[in-house]
Amino acid sequence: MKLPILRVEPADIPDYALVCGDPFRAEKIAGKLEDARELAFAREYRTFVGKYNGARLAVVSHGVGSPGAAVCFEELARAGVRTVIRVGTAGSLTPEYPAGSLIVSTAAVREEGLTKQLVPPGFPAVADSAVTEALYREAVALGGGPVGKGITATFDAFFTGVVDLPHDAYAKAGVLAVEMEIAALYVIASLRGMRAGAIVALDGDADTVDEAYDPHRNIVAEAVEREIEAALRAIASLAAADAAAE
Ligand SMILES: O=P(O)(O)O[C@H]1O[C@H](CO)[C@@H](O)[C@H]1O
Ligand SMILES: O=c1cc[nH]c(=O)[nH]1
Repeated sequence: MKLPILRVEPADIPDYALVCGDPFRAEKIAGKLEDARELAFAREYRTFVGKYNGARLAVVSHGVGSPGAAVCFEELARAGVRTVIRVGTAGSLTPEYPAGSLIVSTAAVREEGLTKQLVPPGFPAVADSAVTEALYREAVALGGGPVGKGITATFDAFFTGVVDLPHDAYAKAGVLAVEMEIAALYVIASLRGMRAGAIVALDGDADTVDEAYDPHRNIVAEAVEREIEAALRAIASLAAADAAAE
């Protein structure tokens, strides 16, 4: 039976998956695969399968925000995905990593509401170390711009209301970037026995989104190209290591 929300047959989903917010980014990633096939486009969830350097993988869009993305992550776990990488965009919290930089997320601050309904407050949202190392190694090897590795924060609010978002406090604590889904991915991966990691392309200063958000600049598009390449190479190297260990 098809997964109720992604609308794909679980048997068609490989063990490895790349996920991203934007359905058009999913199509762009699928364009780099051999034998790429679109399985479904239901709501914001667009699913492709194909091969990259010998590894079979799914590419799935999860939309904007943790609750909707969580549906995607849960259904991928149910379909048997065991390694999942988010390829996203994020706002920078530090001048050390300006727009165009890549950040590999080692852990995520749970500033969203979704995971509060899944696990107690002290439960950590952490990446898998093998996935993180593979992503960082491949991103550094590609070159073309700064690559950082560290903690990111996941928020629900993108544009601000009348309450200040606590970006300054997290920046002082060393958090590198903010986005909207990684904490959900890491918590659900821990609960469902998946290895998860994430790489994000920085699209500007997180504090300027209300006036100056423009994720369509060339410098961002180039960083997104680099992170896609790094994530595909990371999946291929993890799959090769898994096959060698069998
Ligand atoms: O580029 P994606 O993967 O969508 O990620 C970021 O961009 C969206 C906000 O514009 C949020 O989903 C945020 O997490
Ligand atoms: O959540 C996000 C995503 C991209 N850029 C931001 O500033 N915030």
